[in-house]
Amino acid sequence: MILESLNLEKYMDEHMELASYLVRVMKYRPHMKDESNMGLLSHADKNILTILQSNEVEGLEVQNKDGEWFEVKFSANSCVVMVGEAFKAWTIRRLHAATHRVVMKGDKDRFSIGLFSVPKWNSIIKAPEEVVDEEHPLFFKPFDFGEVFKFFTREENINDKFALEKYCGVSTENL
Ligand SMILES: O=C(O)CCC(=O)C(=O)O
Ligand SMILES: [Fe+2]
Repeated sequence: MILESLNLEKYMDEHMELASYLVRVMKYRPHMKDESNMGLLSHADKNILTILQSNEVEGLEVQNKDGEWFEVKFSANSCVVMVGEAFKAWTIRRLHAATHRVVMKGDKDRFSIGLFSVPKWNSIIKAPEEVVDEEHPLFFKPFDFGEVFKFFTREENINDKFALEKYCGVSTENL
């Protein structure tokens, strides 16, 4: 659906070939007195796409471009879809990898399940020529996802919002 909306459906097979999948179930317990209520620190996913669902306990928050946080309302018959940094790079930032976090507020456990599509370890992420135009000039040099992942997990980069830009950004303008 996303590729269709970008007129890039011809890359579907390439995309399927590139992606591997990971399912993760997460449990967040209520925070104790004198303990931070941060269930998951703010981050943007590094993968292609993440599809999330949770039990009735809210907690996921997404940050907008002005830095404000919004609570995400899950409903039983819908999922939340997050764009990851690899997809952001592949679309030259036509898609935004939103910063998000989990904040625990009540006294109930929160459970969530995520399906993560992740580029295979040594796959090369390179924006297709169709996404390059005047408004979206080449912003990231092609990169090896495995190498970038190692770079992301270095201590000095782990909390750096612009780690990908630092690793393979053509320019640091308009971050
Ligand atoms: O539990 C959630 O709702 C979010 C999980 C998440 O952001 C992640 O695993 O990257
Ligand atoms: Fe996430």
